[in-house]
Amino acid sequence: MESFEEAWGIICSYCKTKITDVAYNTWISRIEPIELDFDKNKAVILVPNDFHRQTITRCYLSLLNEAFEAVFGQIFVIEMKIPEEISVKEEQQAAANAEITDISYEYTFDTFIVGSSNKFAHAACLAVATNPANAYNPLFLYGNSGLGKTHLLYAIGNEIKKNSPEKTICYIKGDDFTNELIESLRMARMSEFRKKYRQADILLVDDVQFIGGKESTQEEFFHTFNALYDAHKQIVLTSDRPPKEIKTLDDRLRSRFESDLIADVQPPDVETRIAIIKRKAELLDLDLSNEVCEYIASKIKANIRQLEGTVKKLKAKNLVNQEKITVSSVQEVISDILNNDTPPEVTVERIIEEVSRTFGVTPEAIRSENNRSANISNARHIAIYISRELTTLSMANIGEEFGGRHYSTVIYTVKKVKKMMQNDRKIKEIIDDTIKNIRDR
Ligand SMILES: Nc1ncnc2c1ncn2[C@@H]1O[C@H](COP(=O)(O)OP(=O)(O)OP(=O)(O)O)[C@@H](O)[C@H]1O
Repeated sequence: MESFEEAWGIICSYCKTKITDVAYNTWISRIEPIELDFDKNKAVILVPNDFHRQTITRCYLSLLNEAFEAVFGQIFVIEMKIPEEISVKEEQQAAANAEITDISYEYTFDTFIVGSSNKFAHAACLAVATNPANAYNPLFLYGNSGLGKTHLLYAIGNEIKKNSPEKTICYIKGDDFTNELIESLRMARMSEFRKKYRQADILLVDDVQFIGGKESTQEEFFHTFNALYDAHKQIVLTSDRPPKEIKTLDDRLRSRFESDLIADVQPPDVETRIAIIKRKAELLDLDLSNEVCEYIASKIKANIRQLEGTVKKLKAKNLVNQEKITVSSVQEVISDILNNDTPPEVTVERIIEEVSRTFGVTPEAIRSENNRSANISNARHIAIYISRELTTLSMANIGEEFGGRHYSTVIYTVKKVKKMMQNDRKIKEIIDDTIKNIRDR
């Protein structure tokens, strides 16, 4: 087992086999792993609040103890923390999450299986890791969810860290960059923010599509990018689509992202899928027959995260019942994985959150009854339109969400936005991009 996060997936799967789905979803699935100390036999986990902690202590602690013992073969003292108890130091550390940490150490080139679908991206990443700022700069990786972009990004970071420990490596997700920027502006801490990113030797940005549409974020990112690039520092970016398809991206950023190598990762072919399943099983010390591996590979084709999830679930099942894994026992696990992967329903809250980011206005203003300044009304109209597109709410329900507006106003607004989209290509692109961001998270 390589990390607490990875093991946590198995602990959860183990618990899931022992309690009802409702109990699991309410109490166990909301726990996050924080720290595992083998020397002190101590595990620290994060629970959402004190009531949750009391319930776990009363009803589920013995189950967690049992799961830890099954997974690690030893007993741990489980300490539960709630968000308020995470020390300022830990919080600051999390906020300064730019510096790559051990959490991701399993994402290396050694653990990455290369096949025809990813060999170009893999070779480009290896070249960058071996020769930072001299091979491809920037390197832009794109591909669908769960195909290994983050793995490759971390692999670059880990490889450079191994060869040149003195180098400062910054890893950040596109939306965290935005959040941190907003917080720094609010707290008047912009010079610290700038210093943190501009002192990096290697900047790794995951899901960079999320900075699109946000003016001040793009402005800041543009300067960070230039400062690092001019200082001959390596920049690697990942996204779910190529730069030309991130419609809300400023042209000047797009042209920078496109200025050197763009590499894509595609879904793996069947040989690569089988190799990945075997490797993941080996890492978990799980014996899988060729027949089982081939069966899994024939059912899960488009997402490596799902392949990995299947192997982890099989491991958990195997820990519980100790039986040989057969094709028929795999069927149930696979249908669980595929069913669980249907995306959660989009909420109006989520829509407003994304629209407010794109248009730089607050969610409260979008929901408000009275605020009619042009920018805010525009954002509100678009949020109403997207709510009609992405949710099953009636026009009247949507009206209620937006300051108690009458359903006829909602009908009128939806029509108006549709017309705007027909007449203005840029607006259409911004709205399509915002919808994509909402769906993808
Ligand atoms: N070629 C590979 N070899 C081994 N493991 C892989 C490979 N590709 C992906 N994985 C594993 O699949 C999981 C999902 O990969 P990763 O998180 O890198 O996907 P992603 O493309 O960044 O997805 P998202 O866009 O949703 O963040 C990870 O646990 C990763 O280790």
